[in-house]
Amino acid sequence: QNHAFWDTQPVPKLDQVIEKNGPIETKTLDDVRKEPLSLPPQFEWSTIDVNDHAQLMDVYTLLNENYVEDDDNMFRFDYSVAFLKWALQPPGYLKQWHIGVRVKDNKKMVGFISAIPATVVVDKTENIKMVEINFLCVHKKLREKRLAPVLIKEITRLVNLENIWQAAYTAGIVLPKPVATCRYYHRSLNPKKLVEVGFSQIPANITMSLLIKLHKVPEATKHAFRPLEKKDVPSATLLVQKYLSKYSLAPTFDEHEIWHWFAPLKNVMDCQVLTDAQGNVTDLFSFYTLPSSIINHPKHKNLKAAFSFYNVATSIPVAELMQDALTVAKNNEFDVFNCLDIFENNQFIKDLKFAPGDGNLQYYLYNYSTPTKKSADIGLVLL
Ligand SMILES: COc1cccc(CC(=N)NC(=O)c2cccnc2OC2CCNCC2)c1
Repeated sequence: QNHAFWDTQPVPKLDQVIEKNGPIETKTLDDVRKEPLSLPPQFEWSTIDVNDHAQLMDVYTLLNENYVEDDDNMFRFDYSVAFLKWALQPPGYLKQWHIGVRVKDNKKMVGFISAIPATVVVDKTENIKMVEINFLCVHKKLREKRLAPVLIKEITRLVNLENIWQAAYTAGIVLPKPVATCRYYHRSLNPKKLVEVGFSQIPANITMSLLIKLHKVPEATKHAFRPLEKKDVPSATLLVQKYLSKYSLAPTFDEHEIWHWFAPLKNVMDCQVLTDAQGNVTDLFSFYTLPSSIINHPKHKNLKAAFSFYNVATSIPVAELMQDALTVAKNNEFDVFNCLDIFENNQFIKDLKFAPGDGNLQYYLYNYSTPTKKSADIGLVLL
């Protein structure tokens, strides 16, 4: 198809075969525009201060009403206010990378895009200081007005001004050019509700009571998991770093980043660990809370979904690690547990009764060529 915007960007063409790794274009700070991109006259740029509750609420509401829906438009992501603050303020964040677009007359927020700093390793060799782009959203009433390309160009300009030239992002659609195409899977924890809201169907010739029985999870974890604590950070950092270094696309986390991303935070982040006799973390599971609004359902308003984050098993099998994660999620009233076929997740997806979702999540790098990866080579999770 014609990718009018993407064909002007430093990304590989869809039909390009890539042999080696490297930036697609190299520019210096002198090449970067000093003034903001132009918007249509009725709109204005508005840097969002996420410490200002009113501005954070504007972002929450824009996304709650206009962000990503499933393929059948039955569900829409409903990132919470606490989640957005957590996701947008990791160590080293810059507030000028939280970009809003408002209507000049009434200040209504109609667009948003964000970048956060990250160090990502490609093919276990290149450590790249880059950004993760997320929460690109244009109000439903302003689609097809070419606003998204302006938001992307403006965030690129503000990232380049900090001498950063690469980015990572995901999308449910195919753009030039996926680094990896990942499948998503769901493990039903509350099958009755998932059937009632149309997320799942009852398979032919089985009853609801049998479906519930089939999806029962143990009431208690098999292993002595406990929430991550600050004292665990040094050993957890070593464990996660060692694990991620095996993957062809993966972040590095220093201790500050480990504490930000993995510290338990109610309704945002769950992370539990096993430790050895010396108190070192040997196993860790983590998942984030991302509910979805159920669009126009008479009885249920929200789907409480857990999304697998980073998981490391060294003293127990990964299937036992994730079985205990499912138990913790079920005990915290989650309706469903989602994961991608990245990491070694294919080792537990079938055994733990995950079902395939109806779409793909495409991973992308901006201004960086690298040969296409298998999803099992991916060790990066975006929120
Ligand atoms: C059930 O409610 C939904 C509401 C909106 C979209 C989807 C389908 C979907 N697009 N799912 C994912 O993108 C997905 C499925 C499994 C794991 N992570 C995922 O996306 C994450 C990572 C990328 N940013 C969104 C959250 C489902």
